[in-house]
Amino acid sequence: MAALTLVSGSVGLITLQNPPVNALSSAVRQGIVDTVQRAVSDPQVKSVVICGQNGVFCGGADIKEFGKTMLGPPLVPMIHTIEAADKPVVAAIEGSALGGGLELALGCHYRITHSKARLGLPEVTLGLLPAAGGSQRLPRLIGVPAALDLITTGRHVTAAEALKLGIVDQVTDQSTVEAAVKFALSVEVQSLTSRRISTLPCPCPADVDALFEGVMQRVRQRGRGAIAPVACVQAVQAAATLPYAQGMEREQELMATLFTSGQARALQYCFFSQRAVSRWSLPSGARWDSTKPNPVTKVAVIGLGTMGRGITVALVQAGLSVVAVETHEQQMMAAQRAVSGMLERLAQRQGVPLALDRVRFSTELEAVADVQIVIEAVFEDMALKKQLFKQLSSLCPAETLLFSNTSSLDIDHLAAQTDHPQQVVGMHFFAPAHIMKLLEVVYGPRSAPQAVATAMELGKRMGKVSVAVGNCRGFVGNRMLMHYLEEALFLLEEGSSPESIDQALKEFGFPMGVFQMSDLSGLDVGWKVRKAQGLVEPGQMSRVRQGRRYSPLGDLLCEQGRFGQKTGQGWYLYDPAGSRTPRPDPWLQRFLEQYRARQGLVSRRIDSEEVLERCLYALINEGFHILHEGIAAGPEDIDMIYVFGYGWPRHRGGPMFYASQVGLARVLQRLEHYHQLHPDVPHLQPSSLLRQLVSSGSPPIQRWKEAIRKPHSAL
Ligand SMILES: CC/C=C/CC(=O)SCCNC(=O)CCNC(=O)[C@H](O)C(C)(C)COP(=O)(O)OP(=O)(O)OC[C@H]1O[C@@H](n2cnc3c(N)ncnc32)[C@H](O)[C@@H]1OP(=O)(O)O
Repeated sequence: MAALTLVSGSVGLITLQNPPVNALSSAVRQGIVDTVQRAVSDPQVKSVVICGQNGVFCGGADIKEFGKTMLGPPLVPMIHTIEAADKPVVAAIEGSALGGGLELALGCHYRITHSKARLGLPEVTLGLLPAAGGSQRLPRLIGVPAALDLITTGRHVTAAEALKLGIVDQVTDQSTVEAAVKFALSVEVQSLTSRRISTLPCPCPADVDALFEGVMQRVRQRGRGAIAPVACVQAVQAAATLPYAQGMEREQELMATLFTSGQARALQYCFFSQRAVSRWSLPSGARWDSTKPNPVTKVAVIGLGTMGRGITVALVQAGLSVVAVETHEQQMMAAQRAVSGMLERLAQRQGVPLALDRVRFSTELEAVADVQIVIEAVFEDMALKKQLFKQLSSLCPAETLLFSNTSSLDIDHLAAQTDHPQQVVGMHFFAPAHIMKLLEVVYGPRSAPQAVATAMELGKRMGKVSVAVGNCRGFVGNRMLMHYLEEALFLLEEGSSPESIDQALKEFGFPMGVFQMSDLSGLDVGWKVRKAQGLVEPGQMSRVRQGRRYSPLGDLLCEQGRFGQKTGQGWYLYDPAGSRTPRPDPWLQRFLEQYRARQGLVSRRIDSEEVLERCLYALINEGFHILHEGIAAGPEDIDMIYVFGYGWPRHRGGPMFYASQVGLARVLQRLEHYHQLHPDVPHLQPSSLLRQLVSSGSPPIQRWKEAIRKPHSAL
């Protein structure tokens, strides 16, 4: 769908019409081909302007059409026709010109952009490359280094940066279409020879080979096994070294491999899942589209440890006024210095004014009396939190929402301390809270829909991916993680090492392995939780606790004061204490050998396949339990929690998507196999939902919801 109208006597104005982002669906491509042909052959038309409806130029190819039979004209010849036109074609860019949208604009002879527009080639984030000539035209227009940066990262640039780079010819604050029409009138008689980007030579720096080598090394390292960034570098290399026509052939060849890859499917699934999780619903039937969030301007944060400081920064960055409370004067002063420093650095990096005046620090709990939301971030101790919620309930007006940043404690118990339990919701941030994108919004049976809606909206304002989940021990992320950690410990007992387990997980695509991650978080954190659960028996080596297999290895390390990075020793050595580089520890190797000998365990060689299967399938199996219980509304919710909060490689789509790619029957069969070998490990016993899905023919992930109960809270 595209409409052609004649404006200013001689300008053919083509408007793309496919809300909300004018994606290049088959109908839009057909519309463009038809209208361009009509404009070119109309003697009254002397120049053409292409714009998008509703303030958006074009969000690129229609991702919803990927994987379906291709209908309508393909993008490459369509863009060639525009570039080859003998009348000037001007792109009028408002809102976004992304992916195929920017490639379309690069096929035009001129580009006029609104100052608020964003441009980019984000195909790599969908497991693809800009294969409508983008990888060949952009380097010719702006040079190889800048094109490599944009194409391999997929980052969006502002209009100002696009102008500086030479992507656009003019930026306007006024009506973009009017500016483009005026511009088109001014160039109607000018030669187009130098305006067809595909005919230009590709400007290369002298050390271009070294540049490609360096970039390739970086994208391989950063990509953790992702294939699209590598193909992007190869495509730009073709632009730099081959004539345009041959470069295009290479672009198509590389795209053919990417387009049908599992990684592209995973990344596109992530694109839609990230948007789907914002459409939450509660067991009561309340939904995102029928519940209005409360207006929020002022929020209090109580407890200014690492989490509280990060939350304060995230709130200030979202433009909110914050009352930051820490009851001890000295700790409050330290927090004030730390928060100010973080805000200063962020303001400097982002080139925005410092917003220190939006935070008020206080040692008085009473300072929270006039805020709309209180976020509690005190030490993870149930008694302390209960007491605080009781105090807040009497201090704050009835309409104040009380959110807890607990990572594992029961939200319902906290709600029960207050006179208005419907106002209580969990808001589980991930450290560092001002950087990590994930927010688990935990609702209990009594949480009001409006409280949930307000927490979800607040998360959105802070730029988070917020996922609403029911209340249970560890919520979704940590509940699944527990079994992943346990399996890693069991593998150590059976003969593996922290290094080989971490290596297997890093090769899978995690930024760090399980032991490195535990050292970073602090081994004492889990120790404290296990103590509270009555699992820790100091000095004891028994490997069965509360009727199931248990590994005391973590406890034994903690008893020696080995808490991870902060103490210089954990599963690895860190020299000096606090350094981030793990080194294998000969002491640990001896300790493990002695431990196995005392336990009568015969060490065996464990390959990376077993490491991955046991750690990942244990985690995935818990994911099926969570779905079955309705704690998470769908597999997308779990997957987004893992991608945005736990470093699960995005190109593998999240644990549940990964299970669907491996094949549910295979996951079931391996879990059965391991459970037979380890009958004392209940988390290896396949979930009934997994069995049910396999027996109903392993439907695609989009249809799992049909087999799942409505979401609810388990506690
Ligand atoms: C033949 C292969 C060729 C490939 C080349 C390509 O062009 S690949 C596609 C490259 N384009 C992109 O990656 C852009 C993706 N879109 C965005 O980044 C953003 O949507 C936006 C354009 C910046 C707009 O952001 P905003 O926050 O305003 O809105 P939403 O993200 O919530 O999107 C609104 C709805 O539109 C859907 N949508 C967005 N882009 C596309 C698209 N390219 N194709 C299909 N659908 C798209 C999005 O899913 C939202 O839909 P809902 O149903 O409301 O969730």
